[in-house]
Amino acid sequence: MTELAEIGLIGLGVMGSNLALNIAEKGSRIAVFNRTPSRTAEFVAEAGALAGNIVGCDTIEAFVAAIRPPRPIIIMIKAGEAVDQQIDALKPLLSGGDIVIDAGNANFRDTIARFDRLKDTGLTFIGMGVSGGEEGARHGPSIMVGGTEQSYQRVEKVLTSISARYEGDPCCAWLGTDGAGHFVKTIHNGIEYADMQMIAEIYGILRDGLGKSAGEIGTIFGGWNKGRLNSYLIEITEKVLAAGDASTGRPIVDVILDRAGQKGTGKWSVIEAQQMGVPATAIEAAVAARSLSSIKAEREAAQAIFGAPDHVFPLEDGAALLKDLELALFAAKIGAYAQGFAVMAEASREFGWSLPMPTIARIWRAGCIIRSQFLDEITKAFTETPDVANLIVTPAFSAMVRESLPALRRIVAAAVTAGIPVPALASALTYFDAYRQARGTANLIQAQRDFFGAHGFDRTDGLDIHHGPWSAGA
Ligand SMILES: NC(=O)C1=CN([C@@H]2O[C@H](COP(=O)(O)OP(=O)(O)OC[C@H]3O[C@@H](n4cnc5c(N)ncnc54)[C@H](OP(=O)(O)O)[C@@H]3O)[C@@H](O)[C@H]2O)C=CC1
Ligand SMILES: O=C(CO)[C@H](O)[C@H](O)COP(=O)(O)O
Repeated sequence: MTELAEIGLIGLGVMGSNLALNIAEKGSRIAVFNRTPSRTAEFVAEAGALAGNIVGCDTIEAFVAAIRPPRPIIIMIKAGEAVDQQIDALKPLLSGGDIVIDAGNANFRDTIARFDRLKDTGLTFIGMGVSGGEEGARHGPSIMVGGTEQSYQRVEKVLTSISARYEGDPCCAWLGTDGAGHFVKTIHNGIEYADMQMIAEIYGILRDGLGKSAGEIGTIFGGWNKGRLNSYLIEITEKVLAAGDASTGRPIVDVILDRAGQKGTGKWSVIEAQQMGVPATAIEAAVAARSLSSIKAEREAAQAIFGAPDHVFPLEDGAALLKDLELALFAAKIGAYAQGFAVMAEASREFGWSLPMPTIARIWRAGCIIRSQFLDEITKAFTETPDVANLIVTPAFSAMVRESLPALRRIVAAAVTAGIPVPALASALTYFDAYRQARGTANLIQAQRDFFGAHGFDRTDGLDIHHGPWSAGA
């Protein structure tokens, strides 16, 4: 009789197949199942020496039977309805104590609903965010777990064994009940969108404002990767910009259509931020920029009507400008991360999760797509001041903002003058400006609201008078 597996995994796509290899490599015997059975056979055939630790199953029944109860089962398939269908197919085959782990990019509201649906079945459910793409899944992703703390304890050993490590510390943690893990993964991706958009905007300035080639821009990013911007996204940007296209001999970025895809997590971040009234302007700008990128035919038609701007960049090219661009990107990045963490802080209150901010920053330091040295600094800032209202007012980050904000202002101003769109950089700048403006302009909004709708306002002198001296329709 074949030895039973300790864990099972459903979905042998990009993420699932690599996670399965990672688990097998760490010494756990794993049963795998995929909707299309030919993929299972192909996967096992390509697993090399690890195949001895993998049990490929062609039916869901054989898959469940191949795992030792209580069975931990990771579902790593397309998010949405497919996950519910998969859970429904599994349910009659499972027994009390089995653990179903949805590791895809689920909307946390779906995760909460799945917890509700499974709560009286005797099954344990975990909603788990995984980040790191193909390479992370294979060699060590960042893992964000939501569910009961007891359920996490049951799978902690295997999850920490496959996760990335930052200076020996596993990038895997229990973050709270029900949808907490998937919510944190969603905001991770929202920040990822902002990070990528800001990098793309700086690329736009270098390409369109300063006329640099992809190769030259790649070298600049390579240099920045040795400094304060050191991160996975900057590292891959250098590599992407250096890569050539075999069929044309041109840089590959120059032959890729400027239409960005999106699968939902960025949009969900923004929806949830808006729902809770938390400003996440850089993330919003990044999501909107992807949507704008996708209406390429409309953009082409508009350019035919209005023409292209001259793109004459008003700042002189040279070392000083490159330093300013680096610093500007750094300042804007602080804004995006501050917004993402502020959204999580509010969600933590709203959903009763007690999200541990230092832990979240800690498990993002390695393995995930936004991994960077910078996240170690965020970890330290939140450890020193865990209840701070916003990352940018912590002592360490307020010093960084003071240093870098003037560069961001110069770069945004120059880009606007040259007609180069920088929505995420500009929104980060105006976020700083608005956030530190003790007296803003909402007094006028309040007056207008009271004028047309008798909505009332509070006065600066505290007097108990809440309406203005206007009569209806005056
Ligand atoms: N790619 C990435 O960088 C990351 C992806 N994720 C998330 O991980 C999950 C998997 O993504 P990824 O591996 O990239 O996706 P792939 O497209 O590579 O693979 C999709 C998998 O889902 C299965 N599947 C699709 N529809 C169904 C269905 N109705 N019922 C059962 N199985 C189904 C596919 O099976 P079949 O072979 O039969 O089509 C395949 O195994 C998604 O939620 C994604 O958002 C999370 C982090 C990073
Ligand atoms: O979760 C991920 C990275 O962290 C996935 O790669 C996700 O697909 C990225 O989002 P999008 O496809 O919307 O760009």
